[in-house]
Amino acid sequence: MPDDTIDRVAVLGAGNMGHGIAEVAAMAGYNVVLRDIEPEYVADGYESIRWSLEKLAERDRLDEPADAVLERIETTTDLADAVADAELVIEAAPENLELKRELFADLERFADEDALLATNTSSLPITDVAAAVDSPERVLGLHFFNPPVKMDLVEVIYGAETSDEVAEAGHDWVESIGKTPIYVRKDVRGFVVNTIVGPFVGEPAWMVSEGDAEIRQADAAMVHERGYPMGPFELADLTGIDVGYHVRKEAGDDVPPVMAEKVEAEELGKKTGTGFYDYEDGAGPDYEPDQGEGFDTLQVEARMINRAASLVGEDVATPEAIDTGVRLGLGFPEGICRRGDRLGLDRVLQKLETELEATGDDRFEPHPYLRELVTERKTGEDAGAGFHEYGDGGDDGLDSYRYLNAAIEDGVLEVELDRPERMNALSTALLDEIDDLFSTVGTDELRCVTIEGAGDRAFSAGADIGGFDSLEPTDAMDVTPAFETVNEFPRPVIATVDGYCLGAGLELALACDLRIATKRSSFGAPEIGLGLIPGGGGTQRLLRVLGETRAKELVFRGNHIDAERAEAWGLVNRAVDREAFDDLVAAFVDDLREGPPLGLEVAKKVLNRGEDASLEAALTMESQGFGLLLGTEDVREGTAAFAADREPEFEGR
Ligand SMILES: C/C=C/C(=O)SCCNC(=O)CCNC(=O)[C@H](O)C(C)(C)COP(=O)(O)OP(=O)(O)OC[C@H]1O[C@@H](n2cnc3c(N)ncnc32)[C@H](O)[C@@H]1OP(=O)(O)O
Repeated sequence: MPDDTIDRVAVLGAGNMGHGIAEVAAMAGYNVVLRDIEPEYVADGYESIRWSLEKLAERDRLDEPADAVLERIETTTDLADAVADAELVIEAAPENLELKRELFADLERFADEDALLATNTSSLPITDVAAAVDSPERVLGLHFFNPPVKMDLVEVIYGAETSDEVAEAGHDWVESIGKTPIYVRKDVRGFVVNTIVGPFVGEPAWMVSEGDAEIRQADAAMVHERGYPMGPFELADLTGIDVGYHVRKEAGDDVPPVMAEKVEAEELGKKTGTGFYDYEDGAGPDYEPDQGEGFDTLQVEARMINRAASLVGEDVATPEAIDTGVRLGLGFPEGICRRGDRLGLDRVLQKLETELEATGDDRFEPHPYLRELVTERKTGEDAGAGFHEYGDGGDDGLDSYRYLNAAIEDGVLEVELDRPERMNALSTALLDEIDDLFSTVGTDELRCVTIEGAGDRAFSAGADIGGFDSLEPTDAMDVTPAFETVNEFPRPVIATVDGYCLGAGLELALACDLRIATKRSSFGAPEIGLGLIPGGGGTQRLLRVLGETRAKELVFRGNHIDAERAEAWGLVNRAVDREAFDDLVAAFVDDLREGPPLGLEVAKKVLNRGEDASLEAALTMESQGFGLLLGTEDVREGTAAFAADREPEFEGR
């Protein structure tokens, strides 16, 4: 939904970032003008947008035809034309301070005096760019990640003079295009995400340079033991070893010799065919899961956690913003502040102090905020507080989950699976949290539950395939309790599905009582493609919901079906357009919220259990339930309301 103060967005620079930003803005409904200095640059950018939109349309990820989005994008080489009517200007020119400053000085002459002026720089100080204009308070950083169409994160960065009003307007606009903004409240080098990724690559590089580790050992340990999506050397090869080298040089930091040697030899990573791995004759990163043994992962994580402490301690970002940033921007398996809290901040501090004493290198100097947390005994999850609060803090402990957002609003427990960077894939940790939430949440004030997926792509794309490596067959043979806990929860549970609902995600939706979907959603049990079968109740619930013929089609073929077929088959209660989705969910929720809690509880139990009982036993269960309810105040209220021709007010007694 367009932000109502912004209609037209000018994007300056039609390269990878510029055309990507133009594309996501147009997809969100904004009128966009894409400007570059040469007609062929603009034409290339526009063609790249067309190509990308067509790909999205093929994958059913556009709400409208690609041409309709393209119609909202104009192109020009004229700066004055580009910015004249824009309420938001986003500069995405090459990373050259002088160039950007000239551009800002020029565009200030042509742009409306109320227009927001943003730079998409990933490495230059916003303050230095803003100094080129007369009103630096309206300049902010909007740092998109590459490629913008795929990456959900945008850092919203304050320059020294940026006003709160401008930063908030930028933040709202980012939300309006369906991305996740995080505030970076001070103009620090690297902002949030690059501040944390520095030691992720740098520390293993020092360890290898000093003979304390091997390249494959570091990558294997960080990926297979600690769950990072890529090893540090693999990441350096992908981004270009020279990039990290120059960032360190510009910051006045020493460069680990192993990196400097690669730059001198012009072996810069994937782009040159050789880096830490061989991409020409070899197959690229070729480390094996068991090669990580003995690598000191704590040394690397302690340094990242120390960086996080500096960001929080110096009021650059909150722990929540940092954690969102590294999860969405780097694909970290959990926030780095959460990870610190789980490791124990006292342990982290001790590791830094030990290394500082042994090496005298100030890269291990603990930040005063880390010391402060430990002194205040806020050492993490076990202590009840660290970067984050745990336990009974606020909202009945509902805010203590890492991968779930849960809140009770007006009698409704609203649950969001929160791993959008992994399509809300159900990791063991997320399933444990679901189980914990549904086993412990108080039901007195609760009338129903909704479960949705975070982001705009998936309810859940299944079990976390990344975790299969470390799963023991014997563990997997135990039925995961989360699905049963949801299925037996004494209040009605609705799965609200917008996007992929696959594998274990489908199994979770099947464990819910009702399923409402948008038409763009798709459903499937793709486990067979991995050589597996559904393992969270899928075979049996599909059999019961769809019957043998359709269940076998889904499980044997592993294909996706669209929401309309899912509705026709009875897999979902309703499939509607996205515009009608929220209202339909609200109508279901209203009915359940106003309904008699005890009646609904008994109905759920009888329907769930009756299915597997003999008809005789099921009918007995039903009449016992009926009899039980007859004695309740809710039934008295229901009949009295009927007689008085008014709406009943059920109390659950
Ligand atoms: C007992 C139960 C067993 C199971 O449930 S087994 C798992 C069953 N599920 C699946 O097999 C689905 C796997 N996912 C997919 O096939 C595709 O994804 C989609 C069709 C859902 C979407 O495809 P596209 O639009 O091309 O997106 P993308 O780049 O593949 O996914 C975006 C990011 O999400 C991660 N991801 C998606 N599904 C899973 C998953 N199930 N487990 C772990 N990660 C997942 C990807 O890897 C990637 O991440 P990055 O951006 O870092 O490359």
